[in-house]
Amino acid sequence: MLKARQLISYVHNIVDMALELDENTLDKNYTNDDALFSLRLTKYLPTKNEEQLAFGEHQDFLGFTLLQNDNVPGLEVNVNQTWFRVESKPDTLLLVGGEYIERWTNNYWISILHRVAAVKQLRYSVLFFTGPDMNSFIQTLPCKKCRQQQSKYAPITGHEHLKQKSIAATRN
Ligand SMILES: O=C(O)CCC(=O)C(=O)O
Ligand SMILES: [Fe+2]
Repeated sequence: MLKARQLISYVHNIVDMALELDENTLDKNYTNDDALFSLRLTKYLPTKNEEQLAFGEHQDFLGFTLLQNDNVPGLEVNVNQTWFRVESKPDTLLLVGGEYIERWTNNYWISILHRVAAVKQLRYSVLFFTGPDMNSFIQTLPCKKCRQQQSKYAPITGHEHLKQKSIAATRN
């Protein structure tokens, strides 16, 4: 868990560089005890038929997720309304941006829609979900690329965002 947390800090440093932000801009949102880190091991049983999804389409809703798939394929990503299979490679970590990445970058980077398609055999994945201090405001970062357009999102705390998501989920 500690190693995964260190790795995600490293990712945040790379993000700062990629977005030409001051050092430690992103990671300082994760230093508080209210930051969210959760490690999950998922076991997928073989699905009954080809049409049945092992895990429905969704966007991750926090910051970055580190994802390790075993050798059994299944993960698919949606690009321009088409589903593409992600090759599963051993000893490889995938980085998935959650909804906060869209909010922070004002959609300069997107949170990809993904799902797990039918699986013919047992499949395992390890996921490390991360989110900032849930009391802090998620708002457009001061990066040039993110500020090219007017902010599409009003500042919102992590808690409020989660609350709105669960209200929306119960309405669906
Ligand atoms: O197990 C996988 O490969 C992906 C699962 C996933 O996207 C999730 O749990 O959010
Ligand atoms: Fe996911």
